Amino acid sequence: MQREWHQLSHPGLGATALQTSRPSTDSAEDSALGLDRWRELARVQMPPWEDMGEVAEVCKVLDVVPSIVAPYEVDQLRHRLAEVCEGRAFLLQGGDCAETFADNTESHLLANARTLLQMAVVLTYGASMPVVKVARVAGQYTKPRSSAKDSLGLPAYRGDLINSLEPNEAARVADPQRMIRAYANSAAAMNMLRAYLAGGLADLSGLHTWNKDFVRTSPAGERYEAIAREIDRALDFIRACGMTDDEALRTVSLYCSHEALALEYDRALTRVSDGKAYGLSGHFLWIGERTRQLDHAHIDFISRIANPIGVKLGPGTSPETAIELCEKLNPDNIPGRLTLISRMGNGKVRDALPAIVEKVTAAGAKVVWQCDPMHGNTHESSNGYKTRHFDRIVDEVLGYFEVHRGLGTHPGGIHIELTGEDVTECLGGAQGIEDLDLPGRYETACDPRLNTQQSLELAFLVAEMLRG
Ligand SMILES: O=C[C@H](O)[C@H](O)COP(=O)(O)O
Ligand SMILES: C=C(OP(=O)(O)O)C(=O)O
Repeated sequence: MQREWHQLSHPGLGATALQTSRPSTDSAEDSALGLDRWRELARVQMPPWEDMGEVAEVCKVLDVVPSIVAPYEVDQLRHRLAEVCEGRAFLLQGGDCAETFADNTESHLLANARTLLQMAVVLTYGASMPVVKVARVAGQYTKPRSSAKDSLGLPAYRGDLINSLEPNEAARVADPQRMIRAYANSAAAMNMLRAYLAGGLADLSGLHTWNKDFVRTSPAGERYEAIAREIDRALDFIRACGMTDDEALRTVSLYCSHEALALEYDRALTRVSDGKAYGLSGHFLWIGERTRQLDHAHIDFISRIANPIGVKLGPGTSPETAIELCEKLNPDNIPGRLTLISRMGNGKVRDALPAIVEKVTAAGAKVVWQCDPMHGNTHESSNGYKTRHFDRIVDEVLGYFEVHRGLGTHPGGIHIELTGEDVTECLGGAQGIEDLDLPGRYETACDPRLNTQQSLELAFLVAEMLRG
């Protein structure tokens, strides 16, 4: 039976009210909003904290610190995602698989941001469509794992917010104090990104400077340079016509996102503003494939915050489950609130996705459809590296476009793991990375990321698909 959805109108971006009231942490209000209900529910992938008293002490600190993001920004992103939901924009989300404290450096953050912005330029220019840019940054410090032990028999690394990658027993103990370090690193990352973006990091007249030397002479780099030259000419033209809106050309909004896995952290950074709960550890929070059980803690927590949220859907997701997730996570059917992120694997996307899209569409549920072509396409190389092949990644995106085009729905975005460094973690691409090249620069703390050239190549292909 088709559920009746309550349609809420949403104001355009221009009408977004700037919330200036101070977000509060009031326990009566929190309890009315059910913000701690998750604590009574079953929960998988829980950090193996040994001392819950220490966790509580750390959370008391996080309860009152300044938040990483502000409620009005969260609302603004939701309105932007409403545009994606309605087919008028595209969502580009990407960044490290796992951020680390050691790599939370100015150069790494800028390299990742530039790569994402380069991809956005290629997509915006190639498909003539606004691109909403969301980085996996300033909080992507937790990882769900398939196994509690790693290949050495040590407790699995679960992200820098929980334990350390160092391969010894002591380093792998879950340490609640790491939540404070994750908070501090996230705040520093956002502070730096905001400052650079406000200072013209994304200024369209500096497009050539975004191309790193190791990319400039690659096929993708050369294609990018050609687009940059065309944009230069277009800018000269609009300036000559006196139509320049300098602010619009100089600045972009880059939002931050992470998987809401360590609920203690995300809960502690939740604040109430104008009667609504906001998860202010990031603009966009998502629930992973392993933690999206309907009656469990993660889904309950995320259902209660007003942020735009996402949920990953693997190939075993039934259309009924997708509907139940829509009902639970977006009962008011607000466009932009919920992103369904399919991560099926290239061999399954064409079979598994259509029934889900059909059922969700028939129910009238407003969602953003996004494709994560990374997580269903992981394999072990002949020399023992966890890797992904560029061709399979492209093929999953292609399959996702085919499914949506066939059903008349909007292929609204992609979600990828990337880095602005010249790493050798994923196979293929124009560089033709092979198994034996992987050890050259295999630096990820968890899953393999596309390097800058591969990311740009993907952006060109996706722009063609979007145009198509
Ligand atoms: O990034 C996602 C997961 O954390 C990751 O794929 C799990 O990896 P594992 O199977 O090596 O635990
Ligand atoms: C763990 C992740 O994905 P998934 O839940 O799809 O495996 C991730 O995106 O980091």
